[in-house]
Amino acid sequence: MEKEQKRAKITFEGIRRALRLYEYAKPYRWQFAIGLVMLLLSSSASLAFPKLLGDLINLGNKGRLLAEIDRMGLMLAAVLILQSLFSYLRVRIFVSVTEKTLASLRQATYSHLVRLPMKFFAERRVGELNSRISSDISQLQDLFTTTLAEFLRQVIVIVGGIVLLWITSWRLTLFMLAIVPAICVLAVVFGKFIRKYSKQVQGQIADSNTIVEETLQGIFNVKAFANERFEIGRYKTKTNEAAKTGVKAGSYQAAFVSFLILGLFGAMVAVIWRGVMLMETNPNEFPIGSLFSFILYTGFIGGSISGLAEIYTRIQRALGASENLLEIHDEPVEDIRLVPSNLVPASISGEISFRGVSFHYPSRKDIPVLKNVSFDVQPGWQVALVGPSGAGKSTIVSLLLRFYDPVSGTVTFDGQDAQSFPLTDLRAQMAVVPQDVFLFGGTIRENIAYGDPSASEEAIAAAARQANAWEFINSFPEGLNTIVGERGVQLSGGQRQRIAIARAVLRNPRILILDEATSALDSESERLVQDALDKLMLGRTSIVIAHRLSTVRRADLILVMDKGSIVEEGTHEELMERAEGLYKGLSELQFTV
Ligand SMILES: Nc1ncnc2c1ncn2[C@@H]1O[C@H](COP(=O)(O)OP(=O)(O)OP(=O)(O)O)[C@@H](O)[C@H]1O
Repeated sequence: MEKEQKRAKITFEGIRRALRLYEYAKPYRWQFAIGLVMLLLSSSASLAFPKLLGDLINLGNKGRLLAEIDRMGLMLAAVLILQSLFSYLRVRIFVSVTEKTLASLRQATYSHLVRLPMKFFAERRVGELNSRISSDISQLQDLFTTTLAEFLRQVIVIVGGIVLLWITSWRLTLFMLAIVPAICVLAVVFGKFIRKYSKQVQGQIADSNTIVEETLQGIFNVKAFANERFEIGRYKTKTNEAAKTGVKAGSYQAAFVSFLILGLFGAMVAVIWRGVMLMETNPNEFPIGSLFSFILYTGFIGGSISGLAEIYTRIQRALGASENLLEIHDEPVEDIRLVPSNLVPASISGEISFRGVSFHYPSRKDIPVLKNVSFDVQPGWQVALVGPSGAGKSTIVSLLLRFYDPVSGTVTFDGQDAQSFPLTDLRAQMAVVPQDVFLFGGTIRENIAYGDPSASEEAIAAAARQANAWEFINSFPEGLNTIVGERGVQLSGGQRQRIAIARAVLRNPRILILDEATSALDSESERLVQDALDKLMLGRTSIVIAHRLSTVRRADLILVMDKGSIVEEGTHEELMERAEGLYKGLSELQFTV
């Protein structure tokens, strides 16, 4: 659904802040200045045109046209050629400045965006952020390539036109100024009123489109609940509403067209009438050709006054867009160094401690998620996190990855506070195999290489072998070059997991974080995945959010969590000895299922 563009009031403060984005245009400021000069020249040339046409008529009137036609023709041709040349240069220069400026603005915005902390992404919707990069920047593109140029051109035409008219006949100019701008302003106000209606129609159409989108996406549910009739009715109501508003908007539109014909052409007729009267009283000072160019200038000026309103709205939109962008640029980024991960030195052994860690998410400050959590992990241990849904297992992982920092207490690696490590170095020592493996739209090779983009072909193949993924990859005709995702093969859950494992193998982390898939794999793929995981966990510290007993049984430490606290800890055998223990209860439940 097309979202309405944000508009900002045009204030001095708003413009001053938006000028911060000018930073990106700075390298091209001279080029921009030349473009402005071209604009000035082409607009001035366009003003010469009505004057020359008027002169032509005056000459004809005096019977001297034939004698002068060559000179006049040459001048008209020269004006036209100059105007087209200046316009060509202006457009070329402005487009080149804009494209280069916007490319650096896009790059700066994206590079800022991906370095923002998780907290930022938890609070924003992906669609909204997407539009920051695409539509807000396009708004600015509009501003730089056309809006600014149009604005300046209109101002030049209005001011220059009035000056030229004043020189021709100040009396007729005063008469014209008394009526034409008023009609233009009325037309603009009327036009705005109509736009409001057409926006309402657009909104209603968008609503009806949402119904189509939702029902098509959820067609399974629509059919399963036999709700076709209900959906058809819903859609019918919405589209009928849109049609009703559309008809209303149409009748205003019709009135607007008549108003334009009556108002604008009426004003022209009035100026002609007044001009002819002046001409009668003073034919030498105000010949017919001058009246002709007067009318042309009046048309130019009227058009420019109406055009200014549209430009005002576009500037408002551009200011709104730049505010949105600046909001992102003002968010503090994480301490991320943009170095290749293979250049980050291995510096931790894999020893982890949580000391009295309490935490709540920034968006829900009143709900404690972890309460005074403490535990110690020796290098190379397998630690299983178990407990009911919402107990805080994933939150422990988020704190390990330093997506968030504890509200109180400390997380330490090798006895050092996690916050004392550079974030990039710390994360470079970890790898995550998540529950829902996210594969990028590229090839299998690219997806595995995400663990270490500098990895060699052999290293990628070796990682795929170790992850028990080599066999199924080779069964595809394209092998590692197979495109995954929408345009390529759809991989099964177990295959996706093994690609994620290969990615982690390539990364060769000190600390491995596994979120076991909850959805059951068939026993063969579960065996392959488990075997790959076992190999991967060897010799590293691993933290497993465990759903399967096989992993839990062999763990060196099981942390049983409930409502944000660790309620039990120990090995499988130790925990099974507690008659009333939560762990014992949970595992008995699993055995009987
Ligand atoms: N980004 C977030 N913002 C606010 N609250 C959150 C956020 N993520 C999780 N929570 C809340 O924190 C609590 C702990 O969630 P967490 O995801 O750590 O549980 P979990 O034990 O991993 O559960 P599950 O096994 O269902 O994945 C839950 O009450 C959840 O609603």
